[in-house]
Amino acid sequence: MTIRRLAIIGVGLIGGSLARALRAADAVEEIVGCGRGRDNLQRAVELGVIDRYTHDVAEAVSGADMVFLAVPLGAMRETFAAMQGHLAADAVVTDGGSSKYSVIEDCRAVFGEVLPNLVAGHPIAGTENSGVEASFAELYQNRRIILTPTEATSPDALARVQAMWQACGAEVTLMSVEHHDEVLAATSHLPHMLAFGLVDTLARMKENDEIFRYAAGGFRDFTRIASSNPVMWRDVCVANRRALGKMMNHYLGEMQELAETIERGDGDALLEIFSRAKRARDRYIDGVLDSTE
Ligand SMILES: NC(=O)c1ccc[n+]([C@@H]2O[C@H](COP(=O)([O-])OP(=O)(O)OC[C@H]3O[C@@H](n4cnc5c(N)ncnc54)[C@H](O)[C@@H]3O)[C@@H](O)[C@H]2O)c1
Ligand SMILES: O=C(O)C(=O)CC1(C(=O)O)C=CC(O)C=C1
Repeated sequence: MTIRRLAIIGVGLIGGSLARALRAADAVEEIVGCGRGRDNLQRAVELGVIDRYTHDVAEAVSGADMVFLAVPLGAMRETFAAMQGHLAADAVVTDGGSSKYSVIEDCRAVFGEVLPNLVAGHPIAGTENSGVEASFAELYQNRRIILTPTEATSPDALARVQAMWQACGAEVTLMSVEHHDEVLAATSHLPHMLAFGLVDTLARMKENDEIFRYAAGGFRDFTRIASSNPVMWRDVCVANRRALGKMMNHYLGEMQELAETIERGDGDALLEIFSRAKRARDRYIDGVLDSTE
């Protein structure tokens, strides 16, 4: 699989890492970057991540056979609008947005239909860091990529996007848009809300200086993701508000029960909950280790 010209709109952690991975696999001939800030794009050229850049989406996509949208979810619609009328006949458009229903709807709102050559996708890989400096070629190695084709998606477009991710060393899984948004609300979006919420709560407490002074490894591990990009996460929450709101309410109910169990001092019930959780996490970690061997 070789991509002739890849246009990356948004050359940050996700877009930059795709560029680096495809280059390392020798699976792309030319990469054109597109974004708003000059410094980040200039740095992307210096690092060899992209060959050239433009601030104009229409110019970036013209002549490209693969277009990757790696902007925050709130910028997807304007990006679709800017590329309208400028896509090559053989161009496939795909994205890395963390929620999928909004991307499909943004496409429909701009083009009046879900394009057959649109393959919405989501790499289940990332870090709390942003920008091209944070990108690295191995990000997608042995990681899962979820693609959410619709009834309109062309099999050829799907096969090309699948081959692109496989060239990066990733494992591709297909899922419906709705299922994706529900599952990711539970496994990714909810944990980010817990981390942001916890740090914000503690930071706003009067004694916060002292609290942070005595925070140790548990706090650090649990809150790493609260250093993630606020714009990206604002957009994820707005885009996936239905599934995330439902998940958060479910979790709040469980937390309320846990608080009551603690207040009752019911040690047997606590032991049961914690043992069940430990078994589940240990099984999950064993599975992760197996799949990366
Ligand atoms: N960070 C993660 O862990 C992660 C993981 C999987 C998917 N994603 C998704 O990938 C996408 C990109 O996230 P990221 O972590 O690479 O962010 P990032 O901030 O590292 O990169 C985004 C880039 O898009 C540019 N940009 C913003 N608005 C733009 C616009 N209107 N037009 C053109 N460029 C614009 C920014 O300048 C930046 O260079 C998001 O949709 C996010 O939901 C992120
Ligand atoms: O590891 C991290 O820092 C991440 O936040 C990555 C992570 C996640 O696992 O929740 C974040 C958002 C995504 O869309 C996919 C992956």
